[in-house]
Amino acid sequence: MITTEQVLAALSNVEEPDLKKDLVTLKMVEDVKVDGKKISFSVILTTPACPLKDLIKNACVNAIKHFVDKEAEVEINMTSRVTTKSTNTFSNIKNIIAVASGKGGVGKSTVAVNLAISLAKKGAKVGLIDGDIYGPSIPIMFNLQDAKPFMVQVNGQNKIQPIEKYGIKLLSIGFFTDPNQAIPWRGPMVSSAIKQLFNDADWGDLDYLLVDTPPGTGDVHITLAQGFPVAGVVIVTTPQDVALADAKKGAGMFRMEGVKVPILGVVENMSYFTPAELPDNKYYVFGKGGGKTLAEQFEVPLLGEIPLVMAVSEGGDNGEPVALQNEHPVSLAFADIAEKVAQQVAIQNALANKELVV
Ligand SMILES: Nc1ncnc2c1ncn2[C@@H]1O[C@H](COP(=O)(O)OP(=O)(O)OP(=O)(O)O)[C@@H](O)[C@H]1O
Repeated sequence: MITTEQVLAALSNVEEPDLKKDLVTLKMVEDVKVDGKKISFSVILTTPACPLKDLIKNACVNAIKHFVDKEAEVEINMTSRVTTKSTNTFSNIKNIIAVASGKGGVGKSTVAVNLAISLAKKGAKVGLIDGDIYGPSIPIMFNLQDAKPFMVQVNGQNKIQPIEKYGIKLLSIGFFTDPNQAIPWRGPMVSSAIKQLFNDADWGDLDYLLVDTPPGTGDVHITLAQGFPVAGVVIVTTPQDVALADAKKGAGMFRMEGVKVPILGVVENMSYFTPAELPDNKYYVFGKGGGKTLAEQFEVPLLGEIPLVMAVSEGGDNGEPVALQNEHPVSLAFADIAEKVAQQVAIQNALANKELVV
């Protein structure tokens, strides 16, 4: 007769490839049930966007067949519990992810929005803060130009209720300002506006809260890095030399003493141009390979390369970002980037919690 102990012993041979320990030691196996030759259990991954999901599932089946019974009928419920750092001071927001660039106009907001949608499509609970106080573009990208968040009472306190669209909870400075009026932002004002978006909003439980930051390095970045437990930053650049030079400065700031935010990786945007009528042609209008070089210099992953295509700008302009189109190649590229970001967050959390030693 097969026992649950045998099942667990078999699964202790399956390694989580990123965390380099076996699933049983990592407490990733739950609800083991045995009924004759029928074996069922749950595997609790570190994120619903785990790119290793199928690999781990197959390894579990193989381990059971090899170590327990080759005729066993194995049913695995692949589920997830998103990890956080043990030092995280928020009880409801597990991971804050900043999206930053050195230079303006490289597609940072485009990446932040499509990344948020891709993570939500994988089943994660996602929020998005438009912290680009000098040019909030998220209201347009979600077709929410006229949205005005309500106030709600939470435990006797007034809180701002984020607007929900495409499964994402959103707040933008743009919801509270007149788009026709430029605001002369001073340092302390910036800092308190950003803090309010985090602390005075009813975010509920979130796995990932993405923050679209202004270009460059300034008050928003410092407020975030020093005031909040940021899980990591995604650096967006184009392959152009000027963008790369600025991205390098921007990324360098996150490595500085007193800031120390992990860099999750680099997204190269506008990598090449592909005309709709010639889908197999690639024109490297801004140069080639710059994102990869930047990633190598910082010893972080290149998370992906997004081409310059009209569907991206059109999607942004008409409030239906390209990531909503399931089969579009750029949507698939964003889905892949989302998995890599979630994977890097899980690795950084494991490192911080000393569950992973490198
Ligand atoms: N891969 C792409 N293909 C086509 N158009 C793109 C692509 N990425 C971004 N764009 C377009 O380029 C413009 C700038 O993008 P976006 O607003 O995302 O940049 P940003 O870096 O956030 O800018 P800002 O300096 O305002 O913060 C937008 O009109 C957007 O639609």
